[in-house]
Amino acid sequence: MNTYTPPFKLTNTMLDLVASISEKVGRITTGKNLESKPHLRKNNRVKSIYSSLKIEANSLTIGQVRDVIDGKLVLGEQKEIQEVKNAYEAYEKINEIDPYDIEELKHMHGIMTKYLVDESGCFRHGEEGVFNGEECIFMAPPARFVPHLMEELFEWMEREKEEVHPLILSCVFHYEFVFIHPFADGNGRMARLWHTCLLANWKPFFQYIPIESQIERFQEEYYNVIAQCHVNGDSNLFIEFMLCQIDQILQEVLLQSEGQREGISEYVKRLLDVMEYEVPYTAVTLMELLGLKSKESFRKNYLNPAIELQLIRMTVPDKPRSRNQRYVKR
Ligand SMILES: Nc1ncnc2c1ncn2[C@@H]1O[C@H](COP(=O)(O)OP(=O)(O)OP(=O)(O)O)[C@@H](O)[C@H]1O
Repeated sequence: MNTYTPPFKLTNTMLDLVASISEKVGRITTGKNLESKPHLRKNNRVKSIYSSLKIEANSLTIGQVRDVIDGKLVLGEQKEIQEVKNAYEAYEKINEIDPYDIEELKHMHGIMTKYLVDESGCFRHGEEGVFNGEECIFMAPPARFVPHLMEELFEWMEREKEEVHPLILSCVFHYEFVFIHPFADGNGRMARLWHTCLLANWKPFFQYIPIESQIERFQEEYYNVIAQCHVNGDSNLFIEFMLCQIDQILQEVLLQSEGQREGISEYVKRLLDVMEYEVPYTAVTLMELLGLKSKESFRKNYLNPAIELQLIRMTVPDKPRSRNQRYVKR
């Protein structure tokens, strides 16, 4: 019988973080914070895709990523546009995926790297490393070991999924996966997608939590922690790092969906409802969206209070009345 267990040990830091995350999970689940907010769900999905691709040097802006997803024409490198289309198709399938099935992992890799990678949808046949410019910072295990290593990892998950908390199990998977580096390309994107799939299998709302954005903010640390775990021979540091990021992004989502709404006027709520996150709007567009005629009342009741509460930012903050002024929901 196969009894491979990836090396890791529960620490007090991990347990504290699991408790803190669980408390936030409870608030999000009972408050139905995401269910009733399609804008927020869509925006978070765009953020996940944008960040996961940005980590791998895709240069499209968040606005361009949103446009590709919305089927609009975007001027950009064909490969980068295809990466967005592929990632969107993959993320849209999260709630259909069985994350404990190794064949589904390969299938999703086929979607994530469609038209972009020769060995799409199958494990690599060549050797792989992680490079920082010209310098090889990590050499993955030989290709001939990959199928067996991946089978062991999936068998461990299957065996332990009732015993090891999904928050811990998904972090261990993420680290072991990047260590094995099973694909010729797309390993980072797949590791982050699968982490989300494992969490969404536990609590479906995780498919709309942009953990990838949090990783992107701390990308250097993410890389450093992976490298340090190779030295340590266990994934403890990575588990602590990822739990910390998940805890922080849940806090942000809670603020977006409930905190901000407390103590703000109906005018400001209406304004926020017509705006998408991170999209720049002119005052005229916003007045049209709200069906308003009076610029004065728009500024007094809607715009200025929202800016004061830091719910909206100006693109030209030094010149509030600039002709080029745009307003962006944070
Ligand atoms: N020292 C490391 N050892 C193993 N994996 C690492 C290390 N540092 C980072 N990684 C992981 O590998 C990913 C990058 O791997 P690589 O450069 O091979 O890209 P890839 O296989 O083309 O996949 P993608 O482009 O989606 O990242 C990172 O996003 C991270 O998840």
